[in-house]
Amino acid sequence: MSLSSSAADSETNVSGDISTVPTTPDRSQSGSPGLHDSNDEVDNSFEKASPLKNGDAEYRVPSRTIRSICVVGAGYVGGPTAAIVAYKNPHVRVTVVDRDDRRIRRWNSRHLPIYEPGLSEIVRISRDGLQGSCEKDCVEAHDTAELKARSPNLFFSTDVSQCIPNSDAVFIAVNTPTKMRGTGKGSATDMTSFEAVAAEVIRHAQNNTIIVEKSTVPCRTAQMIQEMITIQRPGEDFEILSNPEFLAAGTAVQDLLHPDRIIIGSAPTPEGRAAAESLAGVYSSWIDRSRILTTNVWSSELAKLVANSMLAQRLSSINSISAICEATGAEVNEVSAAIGMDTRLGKSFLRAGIGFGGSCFKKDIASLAYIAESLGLDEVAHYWRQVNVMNEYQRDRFAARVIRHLNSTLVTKKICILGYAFKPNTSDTREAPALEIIKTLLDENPHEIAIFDPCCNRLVIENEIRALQPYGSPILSDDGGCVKVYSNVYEACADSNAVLIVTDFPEFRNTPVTVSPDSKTQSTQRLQEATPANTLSPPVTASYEPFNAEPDCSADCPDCQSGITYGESNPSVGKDVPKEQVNWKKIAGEMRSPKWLFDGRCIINIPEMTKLGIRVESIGSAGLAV
Ligand SMILES: NC(=O)c1ccc[n+]([C@@H]2O[C@H](COP(=O)([O-])OP(=O)(O)OC[C@H]3O[C@@H](n4cnc5c(N)ncnc54)[C@H](O)[C@@H]3O)[C@@H](O)[C@H]2O)c1
Ligand SMILES: O=c1ccn([C@@H]2O[C@H](COP(=O)(O)OP(=O)(O)O[C@H]3O[C@H](CO)[C@@H](O)[C@H](O)[C@H]3O)[C@@H](O)[C@H]2O)c(=O)[nH]1
Repeated sequence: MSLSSSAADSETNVSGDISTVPTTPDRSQSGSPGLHDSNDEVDNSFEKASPLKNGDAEYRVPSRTIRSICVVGAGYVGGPTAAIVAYKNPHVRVTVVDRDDRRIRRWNSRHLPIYEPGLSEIVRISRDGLQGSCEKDCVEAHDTAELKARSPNLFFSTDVSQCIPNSDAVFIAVNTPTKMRGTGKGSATDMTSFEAVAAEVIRHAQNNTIIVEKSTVPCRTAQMIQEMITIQRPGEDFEILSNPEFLAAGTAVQDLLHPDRIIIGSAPTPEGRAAAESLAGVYSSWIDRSRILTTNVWSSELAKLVANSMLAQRLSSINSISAICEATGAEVNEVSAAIGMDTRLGKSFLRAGIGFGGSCFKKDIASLAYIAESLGLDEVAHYWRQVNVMNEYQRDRFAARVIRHLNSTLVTKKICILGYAFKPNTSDTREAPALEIIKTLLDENPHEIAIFDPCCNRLVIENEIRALQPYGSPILSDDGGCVKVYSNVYEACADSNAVLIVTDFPEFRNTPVTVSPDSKTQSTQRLQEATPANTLSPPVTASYEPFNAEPDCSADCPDCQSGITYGESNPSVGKDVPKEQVNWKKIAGEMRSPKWLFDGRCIINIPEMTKLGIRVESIGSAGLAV
């Protein structure tokens, strides 16, 4: 592989923005690293470095204290990660850079480009600083240290080349979607953005800068970076660390504040270990050292792909069982509860549904399978690909069930979709199953498809619907089409023949959602423990205003345009407890008969709903024979 030419190519390939919405952009051609043909000339200098031998005390290299960090990529990972690192390390200067000027403007404004419960408060503290001490007035004891007067230490900028040379460590947190063209299309990781940023880091960084892979990348990406360094900066020393991120959408702040573990992979050399120790120093300001795991760099890169693949595998497993339940009369929720009590299996990730969405699972499984295939391990690749196959089967099975129960014609019918985001409490709609279900329903030429989501910005949903290519125009009702996005759940459901629950917002349940001390989920406990959202709420509304002034939004801010901030319309956001659950009696009264409810997330109590005259078909339950 010619490293110099691949780096140059990547520079010319990044003109279009493939980052923000699609995870499988159709322009992507740059492939996975490290999986060379056996005849390729490979620079193995990353591995040739002499490993530290037991007892070689003189080989020890002292770790450096990191005082400035540049995070490249102001997305769902880069933004929140930088915000927490800055919040917990007031003396470290953290700058997030991105080529997307609009995104950076939003990070510098009141309405951030992504919604995550608790994030805006954290950003305010780190980005805007606190005036004077608010120790007595506004904080609970455990957060006092962070909330003393502090200067801003979190910055957002588009000046990538200026930020890199002024940083001790550069985190690369750009998107790594699936390649959609060329070799490995539909499976290999598209490294276009990652490679371009790596080249830029190598061009501008000072010698000894620590380069951190934050993006999810194929195993052996560090070697690709090392080869670029060997060619572009021969004789200089850069350490490359793998430090994958495990946050999930909707709980990013809590996941970052209380991670199960931090993995730092490094070269097995004194310098590599010292760099890992430097990075561990940043995390150890709020994470117990026992949770910071250091590994070799390949293990760390691979562990991220494996974690996601195994989580998704569990979902496809329980979803496959839901199909058996529907045919036999077993109840999938009961099966999940029964097997989840086996401590070897555990309770998590056993909720059956219409299948997983989100920007990560599908692409990371595809990447793992591609790696296996490239290594000649076809059976291994086939095994993992089945996880995605089962996921699509589950979603399509649900859509087919809806159509079948509606007499296989939607021409005069109104279908209401409740929930559009791929999971609750997030504005992230990437790879949302809702969109695929809508496409399938559109094929049936329905009278209307109504959409309501308590968290997503209406304009964002409308833009995605409008962009549906195969269906031409018009699609949206504003353009003369049949899809309408509502801001009110009752208007969305009125006159509908069928309501589909696609996202498991607690508001959509028909049984009371309460949180007793005994039934708290771990995440709920965490939320109530320590979020700045909780600790800071009173002072923000009180007469004493501890924050520095908050920057205004720019004229094109979609939240200002729609008049709704992510989460504002959903009072439950960040607390796991809905303040206002949907009134199903009211909805039942306004639906057309026969009234159908298709529960794609197994959150409806069927007997209760039946009392309202609604026929329920739920994933993993037998339902009515048709
Ligand atoms: N979203 C998640 O929940 C999550 C969780 C863990 C890991 N990850 C991984 O983290 C990585 C980032 O994911 P994300 O969801 O934050 O992506 P994203 O699309 O939200 O953000 C990526 C950002 O990188 C910027 N970017 C791309 N090329 C650039 C360049 N050449 N110069 C400067 N900026 C550039 C884009 O403009 C964009 O703002 C991916 O590898 C993903 O797999 C994501
Ligand atoms: O029991 C369950 C749990 C989840 N889901 C669905 O699975 C998808 C993914 O959910 P989740 O994993 O909670 O959210 P993500 O933001 O996709 O987070 C995953 O992907 C991230 C990106 O790599 C990782 O960092 C996280 O650790 C990993 O959980 C969503 O559609 C959920 O509705 C279910 O259907 N049933």
